[in-house]
Amino acid sequence: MNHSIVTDDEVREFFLNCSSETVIESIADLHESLRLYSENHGILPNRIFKTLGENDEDSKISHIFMPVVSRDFSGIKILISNNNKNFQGVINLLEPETGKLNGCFEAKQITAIRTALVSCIGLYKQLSDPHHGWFKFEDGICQLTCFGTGLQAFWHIYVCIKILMSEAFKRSLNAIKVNILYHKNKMDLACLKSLSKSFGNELNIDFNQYQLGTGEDHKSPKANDAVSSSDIIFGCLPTSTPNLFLNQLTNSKNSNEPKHTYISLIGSYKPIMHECDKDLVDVFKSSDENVRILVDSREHTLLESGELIDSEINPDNVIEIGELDSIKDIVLDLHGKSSKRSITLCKIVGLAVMDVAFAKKFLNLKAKDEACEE
Ligand SMILES: NC(=O)C1=CN([C@@H]2O[C@H](COP(=O)(O)OP(=O)(O)OC[C@H]3O[C@@H](n4cnc5c(N)ncnc54)[C@H](OP(=O)(O)O)[C@@H]3O)[C@@H](O)[C@H]2O)C=CC1
Repeated sequence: MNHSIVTDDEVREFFLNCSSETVIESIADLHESLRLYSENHGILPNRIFKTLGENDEDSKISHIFMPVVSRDFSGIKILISNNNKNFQGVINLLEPETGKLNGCFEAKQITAIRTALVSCIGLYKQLSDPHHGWFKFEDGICQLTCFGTGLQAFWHIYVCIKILMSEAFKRSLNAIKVNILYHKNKMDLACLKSLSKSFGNELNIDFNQYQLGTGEDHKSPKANDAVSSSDIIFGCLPTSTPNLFLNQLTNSKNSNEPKHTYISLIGSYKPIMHECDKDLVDVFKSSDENVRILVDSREHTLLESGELIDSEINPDNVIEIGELDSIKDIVLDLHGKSSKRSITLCKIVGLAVMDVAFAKKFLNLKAKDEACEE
């Protein structure tokens, strides 16, 4: 048997059974890899795109090669997509000085889990900031809203619950209310419900699913209320028209108390795609205090994210996760907009450095786990 090949099932199984501490350790590790990237963008050489051929069918099939070269980790992610759907591929992790293969990973689960972890770097920093209680959980209830029901949505909800249930935070909460906003199909909640059962009576985790509106403004009353009352919002939809609107956050109907909302959008990845409206991005651009949008890569988000492109966001309006130092740089006060809310907006388009670094981390965690079992 070849132990260098790591399947999606192995990765999924490991993270479904890991502790909150492992999740937090992985978040710290990914933050470190993004610091290395921000210090030296050169560790990500240019990607190569090539279609399978010239004829109609083959021209829809793209091969994408994404290399990473650094002293800390080297490798390549290779994805093949058909008509921009069904992205599938592998991540090869190599010893940087010798080229020895450390591991060859199926890419689907690694990609989904690393995105959820990176999405939560800013969130974790805000939750654990000792000087400012950024979040004001009304009645001890954390309202978490996720747009989407796919693999990304699942791991975002899972990782966030794991963070909130860690020793550091669970005492400040009475309950977590998870609102899942679905397009056509509801999420299968079996796995998330069994996770919540594993916490016993420690904390009540309540799941609700509301369908997204289909009208012109994409709002349904229940989905709208869920968004307005959210402390944390994840966007995991591949949509061209937005589903999240600034006025859902400035309207004070659902929140009489001051509130902070952390938003991370990861679903859209092309200039024509949008998860939030232009107003939500524009408030950052017009901020007097130079509050910035948190991104994984300045270069890539400004080329790929429809929301940032439409608002003509410039490099000074964003800060890379790898550059993040003071939380204040990413907290925008909406008080002037007849609202008692502050918001943080994070936009992630995904970088191969996350995949390769996380693949390396997975092998370390797995080896530690196996050593403990012996
Ligand atoms: N930023 C990053 O690093 C990464 C981003 N992604 C992106 O995240 C997004 C979600 O990925 P993943 O969860 O794996 O995908 P899935 O295919 O598993 O899920 C897609 C989700 O989007 C919904 N959806 C699809 N089309 C529409 C539409 N037109 N309007 C509203 N909702 C829609 C689906 O709902 P339904 O089934 O009801 O139609 C489903 O909930 C994708 O865009 C993907 O490219 C993925 C990996 C990394």
